[in-house]
Amino acid sequence: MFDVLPFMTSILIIEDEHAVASALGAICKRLGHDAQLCSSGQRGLEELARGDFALAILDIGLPDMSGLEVLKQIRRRAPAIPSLIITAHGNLDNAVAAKKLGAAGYLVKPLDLPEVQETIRQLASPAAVPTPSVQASPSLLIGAAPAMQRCFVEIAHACTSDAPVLISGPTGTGKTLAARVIHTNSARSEAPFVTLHCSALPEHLLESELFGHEKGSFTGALTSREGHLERARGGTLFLDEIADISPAIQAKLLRFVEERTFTRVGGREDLRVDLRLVTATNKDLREEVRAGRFREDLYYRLHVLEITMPALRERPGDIAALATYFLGSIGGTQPRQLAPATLDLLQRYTWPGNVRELRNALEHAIAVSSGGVILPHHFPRELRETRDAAPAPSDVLDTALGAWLQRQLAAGASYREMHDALESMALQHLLAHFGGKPTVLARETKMNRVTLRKKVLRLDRGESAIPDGEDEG
Ligand SMILES: Nc1ncnc2c1ncn2[C@@H]1O[C@H](COP(=O)(O)OP(=O)(O)OP(=O)(O)O)[C@@H](O)[C@H]1O
Repeated sequence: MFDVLPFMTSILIIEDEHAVASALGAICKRLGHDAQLCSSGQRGLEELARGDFALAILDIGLPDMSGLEVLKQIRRRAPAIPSLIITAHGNLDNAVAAKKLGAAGYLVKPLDLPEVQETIRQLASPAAVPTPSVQASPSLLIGAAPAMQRCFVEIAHACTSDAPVLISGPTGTGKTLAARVIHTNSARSEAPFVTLHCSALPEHLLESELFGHEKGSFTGALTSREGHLERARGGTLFLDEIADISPAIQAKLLRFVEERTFTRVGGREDLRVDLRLVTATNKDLREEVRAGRFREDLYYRLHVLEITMPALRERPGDIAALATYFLGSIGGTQPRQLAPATLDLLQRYTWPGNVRELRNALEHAIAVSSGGVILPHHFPRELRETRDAAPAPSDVLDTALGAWLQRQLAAGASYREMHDALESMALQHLLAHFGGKPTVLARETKMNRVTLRKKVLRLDRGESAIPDGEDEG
């Protein structure tokens, strides 16, 4: 184990991508720190044993071992050193595992340099305290789109906290699943996870389901029944459709959130319960507060942590992975796959019922198909013929590009500037696609490595991809 020296200014950077490592090094220097660059996990751990560092920055995709394994070692050997994880694979498992292993920060490539600089500045200050480590466990929330990666980071925060969480998002986007993931990865995972759908019951029933009830019978005996609050004792109570609870129940719930006490319906005694509250809504709860339908004080108590699940149409890139996952999990033993035309159909549809609708549609397709390949006609007619169908991706790109060019022209941009800006955007997408690895990108797209390296360096510095007058080699 190492002690933290009071004036450590060295930062350990474990990253095999030279361009990313040197951009990080430049940021560290700008902030007044020395940077020690290592291109493998093993080298990084050796360097850790030699020096005193204010911060360790590490990539998950290292050539010799997973950055998560390196993080584990750093936390064991030098727990006082905060670690900042950088990854091109921003999935939920990585985010939760990093957080649970005690990472102090987690950033997804392509990196937003001002955000990187601010994060390093905060973590490398002597006040930064690494979070404690607990065991990670896997989850089944599928998604790799940027909108989902943001959720994964929010979910990871919620797993390591005990504060109330409000999960919002349209129906079928995985709010209940996210609540379950938070519970199973939290310190309360051994205690019950209890769910109550607040919109499914009339007010008087909801009140007694939530708070329990006590009744005197005609013989004078008292019958009592525990509500969901008591059944969730020690664990997590998940209240779905929270926007739909009446003002009277809102008042009672507020008292419980503030004082941890409540009375059963018909009861007189104050009861106390320790639990964590996770709530969900597919309405805009802030709007409900503005409209006077939801108490503002309760709203602030419930959304200490907030997670927003994106609609499926905002992440069409995740449809193939979700469909493959559902075909595997609901398709029985027969291996099944989507025909290219089917994937095209699924990606063009707008999915008002989100992931739930996708899952149901695949269930239908599996039931009516006989072979191993799922074809477009295996889906319900409404889905194939709907006016909801989105335009083809190429049409969307064409329209967006036309509008973008109009704005550039209005701003007086030169052809070169427009070309460079477009190339920067394309490179950022391609880099993300190839795991943030320029070498792989160069190989797969048959691009000169030196030219690409120059372009990526410029990207990292926030400049346009190609300098004036310089052409591809
Ligand atoms: N990212 C995901 N990966 C895998 N399965 C998912 C994902 N999101 C949702 N699902 C599945 O889709 C279905 C609907 O999800 P869930 O019930 O969590 O949605 P919800 O947002 O709570 O819906 P509602 O608002 O109607 O209560 C479930 O079968 C769930 O397992």
